Amino acid sequence: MRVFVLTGAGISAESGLKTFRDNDGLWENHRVEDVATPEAFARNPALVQRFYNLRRGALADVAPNPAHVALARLQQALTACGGALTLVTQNVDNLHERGGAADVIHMHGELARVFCVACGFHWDAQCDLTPQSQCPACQTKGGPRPDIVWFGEMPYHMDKIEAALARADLFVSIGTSGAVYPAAGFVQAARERGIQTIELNMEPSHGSLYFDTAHYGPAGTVVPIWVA
Ligand SMILES: CC(C)NC(=O)[C@H](Cc1c[nH]c2ccccc12)NC(=O)[C@H](CCCC/N=C(/NCCC(=O)O)S[C@H]1O[C@H](COP(=O)(O)OP(=O)(O)OC[C@H]2O[C@@H](n3cnc4c(N)ncnc43)[C@H](O)[C@@H]2O)[C@@H](O)[C@H]1O)NC(=O)OCc1ccccc1
Repeated sequence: MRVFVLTGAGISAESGLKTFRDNDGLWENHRVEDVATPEAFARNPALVQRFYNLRRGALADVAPNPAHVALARLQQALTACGGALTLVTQNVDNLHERGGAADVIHMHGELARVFCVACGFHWDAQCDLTPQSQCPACQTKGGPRPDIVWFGEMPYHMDKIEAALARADLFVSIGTSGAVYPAAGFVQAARERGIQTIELNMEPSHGSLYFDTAHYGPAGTVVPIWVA
C-alpha cells in the first residue's frame, strides 16, 4: 500500500502553533502580502525577518502531538511491510520530523533553513536574521533570507510530489483548508487517477467535495483513531 499524505497548519494547531486563517490566525495581524511575498522582503526586510524569527523561535516552545506521532508510526509500519507513506507538508515547522517521520517533503520550505539571495548557499539557521546579517559563504550583507516559499514563488520538490501522487493507492489530506495552490489541487489530481481520497480536518475544507470519505475533529484525536 502506497499512501500519499498532505498536511497543513491544522495538524500543528494542538501543539500550540497558530494556523493561518483561523481567527487570531497568523495572517490576522499580518497581511500575507506584507510578510510572505518576495516583494514584501524587498520593501521591508526587517519586518519579514522579524515575522520569521518569531515563528522560528516559537519552535523551541512546542512539541509534536499525537497526530504527528501516529503518522510516523504508520509510515514505519507501511515501510516494514513493503509499502510506503509519502509525507508532503505545507508546514514550515519541524514537528513531523520531531514526531519520528522520515523524508518529510516541505513543499513550502522550513523555518530551520536559510539561504543567500546573492550566492544561493543554504544552511541551518543558527540565530535571528536581520537586514545586516551576512552570508557565511559570500559575506553579502542582507544576503540571508528564510528558506520559505513565498506567494508567487514556485513550491519545492514538485517533481517528487507529482511522482509520488502518480504512484499512490490512497490520498489523505490532514489539517488543511485547501485554500492555497498548487497544494489545493492535489486532491483533484488524485481523484482523476481514481484513487481513494480521505479528508481528516476540523471542518470541511474548500476541496471537501473531492473527498470520498471525511472524518472531522481535532487531528490529535482523529488521526490516531484513523491510523489504528
Ligand atoms: C491565497 C491563494 C488563492 N493563492 C495561491 O494559491 C497562490 C497563487 C496561485 C497559484 N495558483 C493559483 C490558482 C488559483 C488561485 C491562486 C493561485 N499560490 C502561490 O503563490 C504558490 C505558493 C504558495 C505558497 C505560499 N507559502 C505558504 N507558506 C509558506 C509561508 C509561511 O508559512 O509563512 S502558504 C501557507 O498558507 C497555507 C495555509 O493553509 P493551511 O495550512 O491549510 O492553513 P489554514 O489556516 O488555511 O487552514 C487550517 C485548517 O486546519 C483546520 N484545523 C484547525 N485546527 C485543527 C485541528 N486541531 N485539527 C485538525 N484540523 C484543524 C482548519 O479547520 C482549517 O481547515 C499553507 O499552504 C501554508 O504553507 N506559488 C505559485 O503558485 O507559484 C507560481 C507557480 C506555481 C507552479 C509553477 C510555477 C509557478
